[in-house]
Amino acid sequence: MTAAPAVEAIELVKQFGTNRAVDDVSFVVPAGSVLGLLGPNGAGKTTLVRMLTTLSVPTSGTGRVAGFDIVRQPTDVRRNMGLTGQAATVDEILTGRENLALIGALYGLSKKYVREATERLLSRFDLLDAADRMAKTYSGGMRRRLDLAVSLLAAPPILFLDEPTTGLDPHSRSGLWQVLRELVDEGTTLVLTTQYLEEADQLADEIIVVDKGKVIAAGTPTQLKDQAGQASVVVTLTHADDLDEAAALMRAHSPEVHVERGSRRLTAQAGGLADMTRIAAVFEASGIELDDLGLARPSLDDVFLHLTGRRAEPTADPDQTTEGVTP
Ligand SMILES: Nc1ncnc2c1ncn2[C@@H]1O[C@H](COP(=O)(O)OP(=O)(O)OP(=O)(O)O)[C@@H](O)[C@H]1O
Repeated sequence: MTAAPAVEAIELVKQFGTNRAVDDVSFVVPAGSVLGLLGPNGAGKTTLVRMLTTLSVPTSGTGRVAGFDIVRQPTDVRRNMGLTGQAATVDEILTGRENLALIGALYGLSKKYVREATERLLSRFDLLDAADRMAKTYSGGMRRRLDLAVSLLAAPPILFLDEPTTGLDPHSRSGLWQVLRELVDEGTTLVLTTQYLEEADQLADEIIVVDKGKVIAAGTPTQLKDQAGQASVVVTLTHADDLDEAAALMRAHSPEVHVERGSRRLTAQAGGLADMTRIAAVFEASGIELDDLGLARPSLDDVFLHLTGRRAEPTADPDQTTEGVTP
């Protein structure tokens, strides 16, 4: 991507007493792209976002947002960005519509613009029906959506999202992902912190893995997964009787073939899609019936384990990493 940077972190450090919460972090986010900051609790993600959004002054280093220096030009930075934090900042005793009107007034936006934008945002976030109810009657997902609508009122070109879907049910989470994808399609730059590997995988063009204040890896989701180990071809047979013949066929293409008799599954190391296609052709010619054939890449959870020696989250679903094709 060649677009000018929307966000830059330049050797950012934040020290709390003896705790170096952010330790020399640098990165560049091209305009119109999505950066995922991935890391466990306490890794320093929120502190990084607080510095970049001018809520906290760096101990050393600096950054730029929309070309403005976060230390020397905080007002210009704020004009060009929106922030949705971990705790929803909506006013509980105001209705959804009133929350938007209040923020519009605080930003000094014209009444006409706020009226139009309010209807558009309430509709986009599926809040029109609840627009005239007090926010305290909203569910967690609705509050997050209202919070996001409020952050978007001034149409900032750059949006920081600190764990935007933490605590949401899977349905609300995927709804929010959809909205975020639409924003990116319209040109918004997103910097998103998350503990959810799938979220980073789904949304981010580039991921930075942070642990104990330091960047321990960076790359596209695919590059990170490639670092964690090789892909494998996974074949599930229709008939258990064919297992031995199928294993012999696969061994001609891959030295190490793992056989799971109970699930009629064979796994072989593979360099990538070309190996999978070759093995698919061999089975096609053999007449052995298959239930499934696919390429399994290491998951981001495997990446995390590989890098840090521990799992990022306890509930990662390994099935989500199989890119299957059913012959
Ligand atoms: N205001 C503060 N004063 C002292 N220490 C702080 C402060 N804010 C954060 N820390 C410490 O800095 C470290 C990084 O915290 P931070 O909240 O940035 O992590 P995080 O990756 O965002 O985690 P989480 O997902 O829990 O928000 C932690 O050790 C935390 O205790």
